[in-house]
Amino acid sequence: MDTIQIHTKSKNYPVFVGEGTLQDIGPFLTHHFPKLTKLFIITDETVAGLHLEKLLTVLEPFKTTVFTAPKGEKAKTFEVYYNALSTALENRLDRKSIVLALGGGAVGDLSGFVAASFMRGIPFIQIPTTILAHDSAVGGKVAINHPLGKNMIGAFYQPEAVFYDLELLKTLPIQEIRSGFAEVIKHALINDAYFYQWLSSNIDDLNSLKLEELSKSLTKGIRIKNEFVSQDERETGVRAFLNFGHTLGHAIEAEMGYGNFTHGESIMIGMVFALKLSIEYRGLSFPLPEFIQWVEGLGYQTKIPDHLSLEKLVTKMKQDKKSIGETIHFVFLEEIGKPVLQEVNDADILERLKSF
Ligand SMILES: O=C(O)C(=O)C[C@@H](O)[C@H](O)[C@H](O)COP(=O)(O)O
Repeated sequence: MDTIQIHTKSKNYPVFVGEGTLQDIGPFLTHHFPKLTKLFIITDETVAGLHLEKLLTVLEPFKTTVFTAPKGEKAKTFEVYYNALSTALENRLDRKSIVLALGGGAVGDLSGFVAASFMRGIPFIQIPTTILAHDSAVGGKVAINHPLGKNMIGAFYQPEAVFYDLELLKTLPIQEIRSGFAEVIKHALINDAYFYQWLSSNIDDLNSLKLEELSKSLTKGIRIKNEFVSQDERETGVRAFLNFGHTLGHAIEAEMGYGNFTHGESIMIGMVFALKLSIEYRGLSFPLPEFIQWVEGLGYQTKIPDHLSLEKLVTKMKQDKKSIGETIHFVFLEEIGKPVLQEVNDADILERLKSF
C-alpha cells in the first residue's frame, strides 16, 4: 500500500492507495474518532449494487445510515443535495457523525458539500471507486452544479482521509476508465515531462491496464495534485493550472447535457484545444499530431461534437470560474510541465474554434 500525505493550509490528511484498503477504514475511525455517533454513507445506484455490502460488512460495528443518489452528474443537483440533508436530519445525525463518500467524482463532490454544510460542517472521508476520483477526491473541491454551470455552488472542504481501494476499480466500464485516465494525462502534461513520456510510451490500451501501471498512474497523479493544492488550497494562483483543458471541457460537458458525455472525455477535447492554442499563443514545441494519434488510439474523441454551437460554447466559457469580468482565462503550456494562465479574447477563441 502507498500512503500519500496531502498538505493544505486547513488540513493535512493521508491518501491510502492499494488493494484492500477498505479493511483499514474501521480501525482508522476507531482510532481517530472515539466519540463517533453515526456514519452517513452517500453512494449512487450503481456503486451501491457493486460495493455497498462489502463496505457495510467492514463497518459492521458502527451505526450507519445510507443515502443513495442517482448515478453520475445527476447526483449533483439541488434536489439531491436537499434530499441527502433531509435524510441526515431525519436519521438524527449530529456533529459527531461522519460522512463517507462511496463512489466516483460526483458522489465525492456531493458528499463533501453535504459534509461541509450539515450543521456548519462535519468530517468526511472519501472512498473513491473510479480512476477520475484520484483527482476529485483529493484537494477539497466539493460542489453541486447549477443549471448555469458546473460546480458553481460549493466549498473548499478537505476530507479526513482518502481510502483508495484498487480492488474496487476492477468493475469499472471502459468509458469510466477513459474518463479518469484523461485527468492522469492532464497531471503529467502540466507538471512532469518524464511522467508524460512514460505514459505515452507505456499506455496504449486502456482495456488491459495492468495493476502496476494503474497504481503508478494514480499515485503519481495524486502526488502532482498535492504539489499544486499544498501551495494554493483556495485557487488564488497556481491551483488554477489543474484546470488545464477544463475551460472548453466544462463547456462541452454542459452543452452535451451532464451525464451524456463523461467529464474526462470532454476534458480530453479541451486539452487538445488548449495544446493547439499553447503552440499558437505561447510557442509550445509539442508533437500534437502524435498526441492526437495516441489518445485516439486509447478511444478518446479529439474533436468537438458537430451538433454543438460554437457560440454557445464561448458563452459557457465566459461563465467559467477562472473568468474575470467575463474575460476568458485559459491554462496554456509553455513546455510540458510549465503551465501559464492567459487572458484570451472571446472573438479570437470563436475563430480558433471554427478552425479546430
Ligand atoms: O482540483 C482542482 O483544482 C481542479 O481544478 C481539478 C479539476 O480536474 C476538477 O475537475 C475540478 O473539480 C474542477 O474544478 P472547477 O473549480 O473548475 O469546477
